[in-house]
Amino acid sequence: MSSQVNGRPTGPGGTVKDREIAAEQRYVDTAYARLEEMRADAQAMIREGYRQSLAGTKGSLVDRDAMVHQAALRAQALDVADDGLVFGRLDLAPGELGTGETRYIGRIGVRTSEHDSLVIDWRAPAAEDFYRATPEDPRGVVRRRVLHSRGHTVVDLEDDLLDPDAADGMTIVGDGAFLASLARAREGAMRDIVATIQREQDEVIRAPVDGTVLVRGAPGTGKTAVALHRVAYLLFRHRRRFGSRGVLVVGPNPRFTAYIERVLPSLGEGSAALRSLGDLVEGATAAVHDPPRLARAKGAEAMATVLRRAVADHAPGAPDELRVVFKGVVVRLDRPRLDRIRNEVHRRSRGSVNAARGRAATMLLDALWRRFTDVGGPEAAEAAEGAEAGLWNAILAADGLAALDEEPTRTGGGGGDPKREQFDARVREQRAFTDFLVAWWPLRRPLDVLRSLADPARLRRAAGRDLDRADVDALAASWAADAPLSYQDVALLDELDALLGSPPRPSARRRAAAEDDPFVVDGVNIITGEEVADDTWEPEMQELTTSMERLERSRRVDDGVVEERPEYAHIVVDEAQDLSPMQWRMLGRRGRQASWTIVEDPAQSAWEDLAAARRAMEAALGGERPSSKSRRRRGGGRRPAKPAPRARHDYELTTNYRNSTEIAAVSARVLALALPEARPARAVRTSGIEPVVRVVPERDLADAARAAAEELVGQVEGTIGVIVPLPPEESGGQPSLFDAPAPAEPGAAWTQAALARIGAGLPERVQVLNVLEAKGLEFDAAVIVAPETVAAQSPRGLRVLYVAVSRATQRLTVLTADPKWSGTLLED
Ligand SMILES: Nc1ncnc2c1ncn2[C@@H]1O[C@H](COP(=O)(O)OP(=O)(O)OP(=O)(O)O)[C@@H](O)[C@H]1O
Repeated sequence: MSSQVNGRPTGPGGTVKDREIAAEQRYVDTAYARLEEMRADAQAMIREGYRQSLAGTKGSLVDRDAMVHQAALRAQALDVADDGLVFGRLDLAPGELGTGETRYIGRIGVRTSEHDSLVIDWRAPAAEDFYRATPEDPRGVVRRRVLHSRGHTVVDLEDDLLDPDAADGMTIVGDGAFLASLARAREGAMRDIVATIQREQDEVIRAPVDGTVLVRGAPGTGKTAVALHRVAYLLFRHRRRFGSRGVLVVGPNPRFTAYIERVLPSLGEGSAALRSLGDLVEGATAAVHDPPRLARAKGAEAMATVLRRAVADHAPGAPDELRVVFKGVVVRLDRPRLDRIRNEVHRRSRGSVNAARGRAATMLLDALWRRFTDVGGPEAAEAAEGAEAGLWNAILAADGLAALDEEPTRTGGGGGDPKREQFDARVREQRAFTDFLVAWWPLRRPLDVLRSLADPARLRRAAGRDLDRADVDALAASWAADAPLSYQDVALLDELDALLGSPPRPSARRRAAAEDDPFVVDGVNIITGEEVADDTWEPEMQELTTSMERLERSRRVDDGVVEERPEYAHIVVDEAQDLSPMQWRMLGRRGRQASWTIVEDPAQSAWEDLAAARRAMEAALGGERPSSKSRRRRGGGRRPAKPAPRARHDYELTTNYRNSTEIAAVSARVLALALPEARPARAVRTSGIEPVVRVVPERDLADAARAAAEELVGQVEGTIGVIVPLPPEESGGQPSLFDAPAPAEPGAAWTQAALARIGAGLPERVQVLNVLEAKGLEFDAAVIVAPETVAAQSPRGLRVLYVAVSRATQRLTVLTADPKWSGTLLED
């Protein structure tokens, strides 16, 4: 028999619950005392590491570094556990010996000095029952207890009785603290859910480590929370594998990454890289979302082909004639010949265009030599040379000196033919040749190539039949020199980076022998663009670091993309339903050997061609090379072996922990309009507060939004989101769904200035943001402005609206200029 109590007074010592709390507090105090000792040990180890360094041998320095590093990590983990160290307790059914085991679960594992377990790390196998046991499948657990603490103090308890038959005399306390915790005020940053992870969520967190885990679920089902806890789990259980090669977490925008950035550190795992799709590429930051039509064009897989053609086109300002002089003979290559050579160099050097300058130089020399021999150059040259040499030899002989020899030839080209070698050497030395090479085959930066496509004629050449005329004009305008980079542009820069590759690296031998390098002209290597010498250059004195720094400088672009692209052992993609095929290609390059966790809700997708995105996702996850012809690995490295097909583990989360049932009902209505066949998740918390829909004249929407936010400031303690339609430059200037007249009041066009006006003077916990920025976030209260406009701004506008109405935990206010929406959102 167990006794269920809800805090009733039961005599001296307070309520039963008070006594239970006091008992747990004693245990928690013991755990904290031990934590203090462990901390002191870690600090002692750090001091010992430094002391060893005084011994001064090389070996001891290495040992010291390893020791200090380990001890510092340990100290950091112990610090994290300071808040809410112990949050769970399991009472197991008596085993054969007749006594039931008790386990305490916490943020980290704590053992006594005799190595007995005091607290089990939540990620350890022995903690799994804490999350998995249910009344239907108690897994030997009689009672599961959640401890709610503030700092070191236990303030509340909540029990689940899982096996009543085995609960002989056990006290059960609980008053819905879990549901109450879901209603807590939001502080603007996501928190970990380590104490209340639910069974279906735990299955995702502990899913098999290899292959791909694909998690689907409606808004608020904990997809983001689960993905982050999975990262902490993977780092704990497979630290060697993931700690060294790294984990990348990708979210839709920086607002979102800022929102989730505290979760992993709060779990003691600060080492994962957190990036948004707009800042995944070094040196490039997205500032805007493209309007739907542009986003569709830029994100489509066809853009890979367009960019490949763009890279193969002649560079802007490239000369269209090469003229050199050899022994008095003018040798010329015209535009058609140059175009043929350029195409041939590109054909042979896919994926490493910048590295192909050497090949370009060689092929130009070949072509020049052919031209030279075609026009009868050798005979003419020999005749001229013979006459000149004869004259000089006669003069020298008169002075008793030796006759003129052939000039010593330099290395490179020629295939052993001395005449050809002499030809190459002479031509390479000519300014006309080197200047031509640099202008004709410039070392290009991704951003330069993208901006060059602002020229519609150039873009048309690259587009072939892959883009229609209207797309070409809109794309060209979007890449004008002063236009901000968009989220889709960042993926295009990465694609271009993969196509261009890095400039060739001079080999160590070539660096050392720069003096003899035929491609070093005036102290600059014309192949790599690297400065290899100045007036005081001395090969033996050249410091390695200096040379490496120069190389680094020559590879780095000022405002473009840095050459090295990190690769990760595990990649988590949140809001994956919105990734375009080009964005998947960008991610695929970062995870060619990675395992993946993908979380998504197709019903929230703003992307139109989901099938194409799916194909691109499969290609990225399969570790396949991108399907465009840019297959060769940059820098000419060895190709990774073809990866084996990856295991796939699919999961669905079904409970909505965010919205009250009242708000969930509104979002279910929008979902029914957007995607009639989709099923909403089950909300678990009823607040008794009905959402409000107000009809307001169009020109008053901005003022009404401000007024609604002011009202909510007095009603909720935490964050408030005012969610407005896209600004004109991101919406493509689309008219309203219901053909409302153009807004007379400029504030109703949702520009940055208008947003700033709505939020001016309101407390910091009020955020005014557009619907795309609201992805993945949540607020205590949300004001949705002009749902009719949101719905009309893109072909997937209703899905975008679905995202917006599912952001609030407690209160939802909708402001519309169209009375129809009142009925649409509220009627049963
Ligand atoms: N087991 C849980 N215990 C307590 N809170 C939870 C639990 N699971 C989820 N939550 C809370 O529910 C809210 C929604 O979670 P989350 O943002 O991860 O959902 P989501 O599925 O990613 O939503 P969206 O699709 O809108 O991005 C968060 O505040 C999260 O902390």
